[in-house]
Order: sequence, then C-alpha cells, then structure tokens
Amino acid sequence: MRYAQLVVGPAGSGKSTYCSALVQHAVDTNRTIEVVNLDPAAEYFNYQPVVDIRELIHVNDTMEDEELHFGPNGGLIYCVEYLLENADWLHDRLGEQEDDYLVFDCPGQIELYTHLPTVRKLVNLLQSWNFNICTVFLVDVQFMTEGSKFLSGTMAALSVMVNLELPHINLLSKMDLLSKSAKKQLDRFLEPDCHAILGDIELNSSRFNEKHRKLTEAIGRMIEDYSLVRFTPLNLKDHENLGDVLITIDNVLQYGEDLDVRTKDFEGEDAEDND
Ligand SMILES: Nc1nc2c(ncn2[C@@H]2O[C@H](COP(=O)(O)OP(=O)(O)OP(=O)(O)O)[C@@H](O)[C@H]2O)c(=O)[nH]1
Ligand SMILES: [Mg+2]
Repeated sequence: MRYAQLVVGPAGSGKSTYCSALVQHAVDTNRTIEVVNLDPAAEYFNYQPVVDIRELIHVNDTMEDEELHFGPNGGLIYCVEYLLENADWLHDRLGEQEDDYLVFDCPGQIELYTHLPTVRKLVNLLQSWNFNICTVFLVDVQFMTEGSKFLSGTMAALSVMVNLELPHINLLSKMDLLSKSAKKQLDRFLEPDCHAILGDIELNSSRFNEKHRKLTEAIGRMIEDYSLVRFTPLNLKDHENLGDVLITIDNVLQYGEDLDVRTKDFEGEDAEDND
C-alpha cells in the first residue's frame, strides 16, 4: 500500500506552503513525505518535488501553441487532461515503492475539484496503482469569519466531497493571521451551529440575505443535522498543531496501522524508531 494526500483548494489558499511545511515536519520527525507538483503553472515553491508535471507540460505550452491558444484557465485544465492521457509517464515517475507517502500539490482552480471529472479520473488511476488517498481541502480562514462566507466555503467543501468521493479533511489555513475577535467568531461557527451562522448573516444583512433567509436556514440546518462538513484549523506557526493535523490525516489514510508489526521485524537494526 502507498499513501497520498490530494491537496486541493482555491487559488492562494496555502496549498504549496502547506506541502512544504509537511516536508519539513517530516524531516524533523524522522519520516519521509514527498511532494508531487501537479500545478503546470507553478512558478515558485519551497520544496523539491519528486515528480513535477511541468516536466511533461507547462501551461505556457498550451497558451503559446498556435492551434491550442488557451487562456490561463483553460490551459490549466488541458494540462491535467494531458497528464491523464500520459498516465504511463506519471506511472514511471511515481515508481512502485511500497509505503511511499506523497502529497500532491494541486493547481488552485476550484472547478477542477467541484465539478470537472478530470481529477476524479486521476484519483481512480492512483487508486489502481495501490494508493490510499484522501482529499485535503484548504480554505483561507480569512474568508470564513462571516456567516454568509462560512456558508459558501462550506458549500464549496461539500461540492468537492461529492465530486471526488474520497475520505475528506477540510483545513482552515493561515490561522496565524486571525485577530482575537475573529477567532472568537470563528469558534462559534466551528460547532457547527446554524443559529450562530444565521445570527451573523442577519447582522450583516443584505437584500439577498433577507430574501433568501429560509434557504440559508435550510442549508445551515442540513449541514448541522447531518454533520456533513467539519473544519480543522491549521496554524503553520504552531508545530504541535501541524503534528495533530497530520495524525488526523494519517488515521484517515490508515497510515502506520501495520507499522508496529513491521518495526518488530527489524528490531535490533533500527530500534530507536519505535514509538
Ligand atoms: N501568514 C500566512 N501566510 C500564508 C500561509 N500559507 C500560505 N501563506 C501565504 O499565502 C500566499 C499563497 O500561498 P501558496 O502556498 O502559494 O498558496 P497556493 O494555494 O499554493 O496558491 P496557488 O497554487 O496559486 O493556488 C503566499 O504568499 C504564502 O506565503 C500561512 O499559514 N500563514
Ligand atoms: Mg500552489
């Protein structure tokens, strides 16, 4: 079995930063986590990817090509489809190492995850190559501290869950940027309590909100009643927090469940790693 986090979320939500923080955390805790860059438009990131889609195709190739002539968004989707058509390339690059733990740093184009079939197809492929995968959906917490925004972030998370059909974790990124009062407000939403959300929407009432109050209420209640969507705060400035988040994700991936058994096999050789 191999393990993979599919790191997705809106543009600029902190996906690449999260991936490099994970790599660093892994180094600090004596394990190996490696990153696959799936963003064909990436210009800078702070890690050394084991596989990089840009070696296969770069978004500029699709924009400069006389026949394709894509804009940046269509070009990006084309690149991911091109990757699927060249599955052998990806298969070769990923190798077949048992127990690999990879994070896939995905592009920030939300429609890839909310309704296009492309990423779901990629997931099928990875599963057929023995990967246990979960979705890690990042949302910038600064866009989640008002009731109406919290609801729309929740709906976005829900569409990704429904479209990708994978075990799913939602992370609120950039917690370090939140003020004390915003943190308090957020705590009320995290319950999740549709009354807190609705109360806030009423306070910040717009004509749309007044008109659609019942709809908002119904959505809020559905999320609450079925515990459909949960969010976990992610604070990269807090080592313990990242460690806890990783434990949660490892559990979802069933990573490490047979580790105790295996360390026994190697006893004597590598005894200090037992924990
Ligand atoms: N303060 C703070 N800034 C962050 C954090 N995570 C990301 N950022 C900043 O947010 C910006 C976007 O971060 P990225 O990691 O590039 O986001 P991304 O989701 O990979 O972006 P795209 O790939 O363009 O979709 C950068 O300027 C980061 O430095 C965080 O936890 N705290
Ligand atoms: Mg990125």
